[in-house]
Amino acid sequence: MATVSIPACTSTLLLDIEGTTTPITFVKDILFPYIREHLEEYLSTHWEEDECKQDVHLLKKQIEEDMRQHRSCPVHTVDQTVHTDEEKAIREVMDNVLWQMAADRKSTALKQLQGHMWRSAYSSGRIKGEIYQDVIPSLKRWRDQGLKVYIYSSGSVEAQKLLFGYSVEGDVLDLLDGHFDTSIGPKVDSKSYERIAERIGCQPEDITFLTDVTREAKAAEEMGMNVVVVVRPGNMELTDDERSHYNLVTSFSQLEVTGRV
Ligand SMILES: CSCCC(=O)C(=O)COP(=O)(O)O
Ligand SMILES: [Mg+2]
Repeated sequence: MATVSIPACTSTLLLDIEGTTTPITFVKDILFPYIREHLEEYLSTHWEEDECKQDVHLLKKQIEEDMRQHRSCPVHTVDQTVHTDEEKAIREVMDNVLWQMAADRKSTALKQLQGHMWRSAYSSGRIKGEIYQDVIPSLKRWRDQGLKVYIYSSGSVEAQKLLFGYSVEGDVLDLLDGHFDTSIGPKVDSKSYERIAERIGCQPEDITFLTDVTREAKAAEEMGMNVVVVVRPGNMELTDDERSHYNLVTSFSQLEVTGRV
């Protein structure tokens, strides 16, 4: 198994979740169906609560932004099955959430609501966060070598903490130094990586970013980060150019930190 060297100047590893620490199938076959199945019940039960009101407010702001940008949005015809204004408003929010999910949008508004909805699924033990077997031993090894480990995912910080706090390996949050989500900026925008380095208090060059998505790798690389593309079962196929341009690993155990014990 080929090893990939992480430069000696790396002080921090920044990890994507879906397709990197965690199988895409966990997100697509467990987390997302949970939202689809429980959305109506969740909105009806929590509609009057502050947290839910804030989530709906953020979704409405996203809809306004989408309309300003002329992005297509669900069109509402008169729905004969709903009777009250609240039912109608819930149906509109549902349509928008389901539409965003069908398009695999990564909007902060969608991700925030999803994070809140998964809370009870994780805390009741109905869902456990899946993590590839090589991840936890590698996190321990890197931390022993004095490296810091952060997460940067489109999933909200709250959703990230649930996944690692209620994981198949138990609560492993202690192995992480911090979390970033799209509130710092989209993962395909290189500015986001500059902001992350600033927040951590280092230079982008001191960070090695691991992701399965080459558009994210490109954005991080443009800002000066070292990047490694993670190839896991079910991840998007890479082109020949991408395969030759990026350092690739199929397991975190292939990463070797040079100049550290
Ligand atoms: C953090 S759990 C939810 C996963 C999710 O919703 C998602 O969009 C994952 O995206 P990533 O940036 O981790 O590939
Ligand atoms: Mg990913």
